[in-house]
Amino acid sequence: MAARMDLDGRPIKPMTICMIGAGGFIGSHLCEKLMAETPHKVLALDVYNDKIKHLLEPDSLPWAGRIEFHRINIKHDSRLEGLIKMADLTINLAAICTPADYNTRPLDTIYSNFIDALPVVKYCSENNKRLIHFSTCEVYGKTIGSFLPKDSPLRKDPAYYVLKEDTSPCIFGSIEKQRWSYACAKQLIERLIYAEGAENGLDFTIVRPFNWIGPRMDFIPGIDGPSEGVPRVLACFSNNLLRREPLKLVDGGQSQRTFVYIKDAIEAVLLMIENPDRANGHIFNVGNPNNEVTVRQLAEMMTQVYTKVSGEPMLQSPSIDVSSKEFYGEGYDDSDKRIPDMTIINKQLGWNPKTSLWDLLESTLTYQHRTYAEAIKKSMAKPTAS
Ligand SMILES: NC(=O)c1ccc[n+]([C@@H]2O[C@H](COP(=O)([O-])OP(=O)(O)OC[C@H]3O[C@@H](n4cnc5c(N)ncnc54)[C@H](O)[C@@H]3O)[C@@H](O)[C@H]2O)c1
Ligand SMILES: O=c1ccn([C@@H]2O[C@H](COP(=O)(O)OP(=O)(O)O[C@H]3OC[C@@H](O)[C@H](O)[C@H]3O)[C@@H](O)[C@H]2O)c(=O)[nH]1
Repeated sequence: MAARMDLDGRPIKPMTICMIGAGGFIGSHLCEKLMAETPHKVLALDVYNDKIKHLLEPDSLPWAGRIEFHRINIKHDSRLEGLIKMADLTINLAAICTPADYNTRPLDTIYSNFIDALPVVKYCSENNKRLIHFSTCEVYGKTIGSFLPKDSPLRKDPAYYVLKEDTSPCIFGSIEKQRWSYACAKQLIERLIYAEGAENGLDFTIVRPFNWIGPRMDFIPGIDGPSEGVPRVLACFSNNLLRREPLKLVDGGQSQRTFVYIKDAIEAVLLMIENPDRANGHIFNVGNPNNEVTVRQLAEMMTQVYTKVSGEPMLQSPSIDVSSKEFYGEGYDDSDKRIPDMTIINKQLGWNPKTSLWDLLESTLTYQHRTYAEAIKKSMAKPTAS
């Protein structure tokens, strides 16, 4: 492999990365990228490894010896500090991060996103190790514009909705809206990391992903996850399409999101990994401001794309409305709109997303169809117990 150069033309030295949560959606793509395109070594920590099995076996893989899986629950495992010490860089992805859990399992959510991340920050700080921590776009909460009267012309002014790392406030709902337990825990760990940087010199980078989507995201209920489980919207809608049932639009599907293709987003993370001088001390939005849709529009687009890739006809009524109380239970609330400002990541790392929403849905739904259609057919053909 030819020597890799950083953005300032200096050769990049091979490093050892302790990746916590490496068996998840983002972790699996990051491991894949690091194995295929870099000489870096990965200590992959997680409770599961199904999504990275193809990278771990067989021993004849070209990167064998550069990735090591450690089945560790960071809540209670004394091996954590030793693994962080062995690495040059720690990347923490571990979290409970599906909205269906925020209001129904708020304690687990807060523990996972704040308490369990504390030792990771502490070990990095005490051992002078660099940390890349995964936060979320949810720390912005709601936009300022959402509090304006419905007919206010200011709602169209980007100053009232574009989310900027260094100036936008974090606006959450009341405490009884337990949806915000996740965003609040993520905000507090961001503040703690920032303070470790300011007071103890911790070298850190904070990533705020804006709805990264693609293959291997979450699970399909009843196939590779619990039948009653509620994953994030891509997997919910994929599941509905695979089962030929209407897509459920929560509270009318009026919320807006920007979606970025996981492979574009991983390029940004690799730039952070390999350009510490440009990434340390920064918080980065990572998203695609050009891919904005309402959830209703997302449902329509996914239905069209799925019809194309599966060859199956569209349902007569492709979607139905459900209330958030019915879908998520008491205490749910929502972010109204999420447009990332890209100034900082552009200036520091020269990164821009490339893939359109249509194209990323086409490759993702092709994967979903190929991976799950047969299994769904089989499971639906099974007689149900009476
Ligand atoms: N995907 C997105 O669009 C998105 C958006 C915003 C923020 N994030 C953040 O990015 C990170 C990764 O997200 P993801 O989409 O890959 O989620 P994911 O659920 O697929 O991955 C998280 C992984 O962490 C592991 N994990 C959780 N608790 C653990 C523990 N105690 N010990 C060991 N491993 C543990 C899980 O088993 C899982 O494999 C999370 O911190 C999430 O909050 C993701
Ligand atoms: O079947 C569904 C699922 C979801 N939705 C809606 O679709 C929107 C997106 O829902 P997602 O489950 O993908 O999650 P959100 O975008 O709200 O939050 C996510 O944002 C960033 C990360 O930190 C987390 O991965 C998650 O909190 C929400 O408005 C939700 O109410 C539906 O209308 N129908």
